[in-house]
Amino acid sequence: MTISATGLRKRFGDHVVLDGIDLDVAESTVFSLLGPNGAGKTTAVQILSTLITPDAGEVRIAGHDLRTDPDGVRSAIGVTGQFSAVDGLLTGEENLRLMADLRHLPRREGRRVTAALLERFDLVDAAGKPAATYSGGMRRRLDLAMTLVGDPRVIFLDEPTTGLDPRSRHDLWQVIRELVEDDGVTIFLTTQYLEEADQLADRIAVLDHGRLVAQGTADELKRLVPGGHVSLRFTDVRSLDVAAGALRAAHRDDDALTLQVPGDGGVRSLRALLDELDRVAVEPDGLTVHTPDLDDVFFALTGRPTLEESAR
Ligand SMILES: Nc1ncnc2c1ncn2[C@@H]1O[C@H](COP(=O)(O)OP(=O)(O)OP(=O)(O)O)[C@@H](O)[C@H]1O
Repeated sequence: MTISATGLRKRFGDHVVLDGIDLDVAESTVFSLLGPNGAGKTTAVQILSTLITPDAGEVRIAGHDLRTDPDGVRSAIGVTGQFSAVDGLLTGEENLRLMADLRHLPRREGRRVTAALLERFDLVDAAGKPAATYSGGMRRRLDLAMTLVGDPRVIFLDEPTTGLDPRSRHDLWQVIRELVEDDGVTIFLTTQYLEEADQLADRIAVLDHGRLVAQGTADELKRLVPGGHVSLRFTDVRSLDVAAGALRAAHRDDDALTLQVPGDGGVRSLRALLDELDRVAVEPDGLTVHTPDLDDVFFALTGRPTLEESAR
């Protein structure tokens, strides 16, 4: 395991923020810690990246023990937080050069790395402009590029796409995927966006009130909840009546002329459903399958919708 943490605890005064959590992250994978505002995600990242010390718990990162060898941990990791390290008065190129100097890269090597990163992150045209003039997406890309100057094996991304428009978010997702696929980097990502975890993560852990309430792949988590159903639409009330009589467990909506039938949406159950409708000689006008998504998972696990959901 590239990251392994056991029994991680942290409290601020009376407020228990992490209440004994265990995490394992395999090399060259994306791990996502998912949770609403204030769940303790940033605190976990700050502990794993040596910025604050835990009250209890064992952590090893890239072979280094956090307590006895924090310098070893620091040399293996990169962090881009919610508060960017980008200096708005400097140009993109100057920001990268400054980072190369801080990492004690020889001057020539610093220039080479800077040029390569500007190219890779599509910032060549903007390289000579002050970072304050960059869009949100460009700033995040520059921030991530600055993290890469030190060639880290493990990167912590704390809510990397919060506040970005959908296009910039998708661009950043692509960059993150390439880091894992091409460079073999291990990514520890925190997010409030279920879709982001679903898109990027090999494994997801759901954090709620300082405890992990579930861990697994996106598919494993989705299997934890029922919530799947097939929605059948009809052209007239008579067909709806007949179908509702045949499919007893269905929930009907007379205004929309629809029936919702619980089910996993698999081919076998769909066929059985259509056979049943055939038997009573009604044909639906349309059919949609709803498989549970991570929003359903969060709700099933915590009894509350996510912020994303409740803000809608
Ligand atoms: N230094 C601190 N002193 C006191 N309380 C703190 C401190 N740092 C964090 N907290 C509290 O710990 C809780 C968890 O904060 P944390 O920033 O880890 O959550 P988060 O999941 O990252 O949320 P967000 O999505 O808002 O960043 C919050 O209630 C916060 O107010």
